[in-house]
Amino acid sequence: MARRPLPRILTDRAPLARMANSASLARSRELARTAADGASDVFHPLITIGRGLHRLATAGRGRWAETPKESRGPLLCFVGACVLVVALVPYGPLLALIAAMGAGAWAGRERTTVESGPSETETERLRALYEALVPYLSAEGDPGPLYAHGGDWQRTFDEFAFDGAGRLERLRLKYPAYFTDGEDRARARIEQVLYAKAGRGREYHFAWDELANQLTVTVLAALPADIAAQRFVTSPGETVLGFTDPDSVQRTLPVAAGPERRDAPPVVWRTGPRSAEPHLLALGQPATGTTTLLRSIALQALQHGDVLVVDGTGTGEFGCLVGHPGVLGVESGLAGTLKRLEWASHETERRLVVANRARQAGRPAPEDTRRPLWIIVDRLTALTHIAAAEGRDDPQRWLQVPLRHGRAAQVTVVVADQFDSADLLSDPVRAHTKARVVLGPATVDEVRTVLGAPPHTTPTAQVPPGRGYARLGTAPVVRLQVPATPDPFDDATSEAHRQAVLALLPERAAAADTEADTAAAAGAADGRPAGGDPAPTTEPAGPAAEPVRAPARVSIVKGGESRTVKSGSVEAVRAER
Ligand SMILES: Nc1ncnc2c1ncn2[C@@H]1O[C@H](COP(=O)(O)OP(=O)(O)OP(=O)(O)O)[C@@H](O)[C@H]1O
Repeated sequence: MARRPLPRILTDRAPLARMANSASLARSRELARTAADGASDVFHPLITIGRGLHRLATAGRGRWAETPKESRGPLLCFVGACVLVVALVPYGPLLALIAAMGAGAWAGRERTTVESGPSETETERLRALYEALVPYLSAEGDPGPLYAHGGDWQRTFDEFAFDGAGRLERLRLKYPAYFTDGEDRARARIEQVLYAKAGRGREYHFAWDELANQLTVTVLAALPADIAAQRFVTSPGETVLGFTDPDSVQRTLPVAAGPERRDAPPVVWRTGPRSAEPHLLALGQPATGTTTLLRSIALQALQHGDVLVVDGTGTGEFGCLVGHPGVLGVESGLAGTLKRLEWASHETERRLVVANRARQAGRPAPEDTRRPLWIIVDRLTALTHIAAAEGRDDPQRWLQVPLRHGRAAQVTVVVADQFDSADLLSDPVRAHTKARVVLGPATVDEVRTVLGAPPHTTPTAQVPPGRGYARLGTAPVVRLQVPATPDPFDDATSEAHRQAVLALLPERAAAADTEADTAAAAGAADGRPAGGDPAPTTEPAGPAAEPVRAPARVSIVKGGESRTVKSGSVEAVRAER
């Protein structure tokens, strides 16, 4: 039998849709919603009281069920007596009703459930961390081990915090008193485990409290890299190497960071006769910012002193200094470097002799022996290699006197090199450079070797240029970000940075400027260095110390020699403390 079709009103959706969309239906819905809202506002207290009374009743039923049978009779008697008293006292029933309403309202109030304690995933992470530490923080024969497989992590982790993504941000843990927390290697093992389990790629700070047997691990934010070269507010004899964490130093400096001004914690290196670490060695991988650090130091040094630069790479990265007052030379050829460093060595001796004579005569040391002299050498080992190949003097030989006696003579030596060439650094360089900097990616062992102590943070594999660690003498190792001080003649330098660096250079005298330009042009034309004749900057000190004179006009000599450097090891500069 053929099916009969349904009535059209049931198959066609259009009439229903029309009804649904009709204005009157919408109005009545709106009306109903408003009425419901109004009713819920009006009845809300009653609903709360009702909910509360219901909860109280449920709780009372539960109590009654828990009450032993033999106690129920006395309890009923007691309740009956209470009801009788309430009924007999004036206004008793009314007061009882008010009390019941109040109790209902209190019990029925909406409570926001507060999440406390770690979530399941976080608990799992903490447990995994605890288990990973067991082999390192337990010992056989410990009758009450803090760390044991399947043990209670809550006994040892007494403070922890996670970020929004569920990653550990802070953890304080207890460790047994027998753990050798005074040994760097034992600490490093624990730090490595925590680093791996808490999430690689972030930098952690480890604070060991040996008295309380506690270790606090905190995730560190990256140091800001927005501070560029500028005139820092420091005293003569102070040089800002860079900026660090606020709790690593006790001082801040006002700085401009882009358009903003703020106070930043600096790493200040003190030089001069009272300095315990009068010379500096900076090491790093290629392109990690050691040249930039030297440029930053040179610009600060020029404020109060004279600067002699040796650029062993010969890439002209100190070209912006050429011809400016206070710049005694920017040298990159072997012959020129030997001459300039020999002069610096004799100048150090002369200053000592003159100052000594003045002291013996009861006079203050002459002004020219008190003006700071900076010898800034970048990759001198490249020239050492060439010198060895040519059978000539190692230029580092001439650093010996400034390094040994420079402190008393206001002569400061700053050396930068690469890890690969560290074994070519001479013994005096290694022995007398007590201020140390490591830039770029470096393992904990490399940092420990160069600085003489490991960092209290986990070095990360990816770091921006100019980021690293510094240690002044025996002070703690601190994180460091060198202010951006790029070569203003480099096309890749931004206009803001170029202007910032150029603004720090001492004003050139107009005549000297023209002269230097002419000399440079002449040098470029006939292919010879535009150094010119050296002119005296200091008084000779008699037969004991005949100074080699420093040039008034300076030049960059780009050596054409091949500069293959024997690969070496960072062990060569092990810090002896
Ligand atoms: N503190 C810094 N802030 C911003 N950029 C930096 C910083 N230090 C270095 N750079 C940039 O990193 C690059 C390499 O810097 P630099 O030449 O100083 O490194 P280097 O270690 O001397 O390398 P190399 O010896 O191989 O030339 C440059 O482009 C420089 O501008």
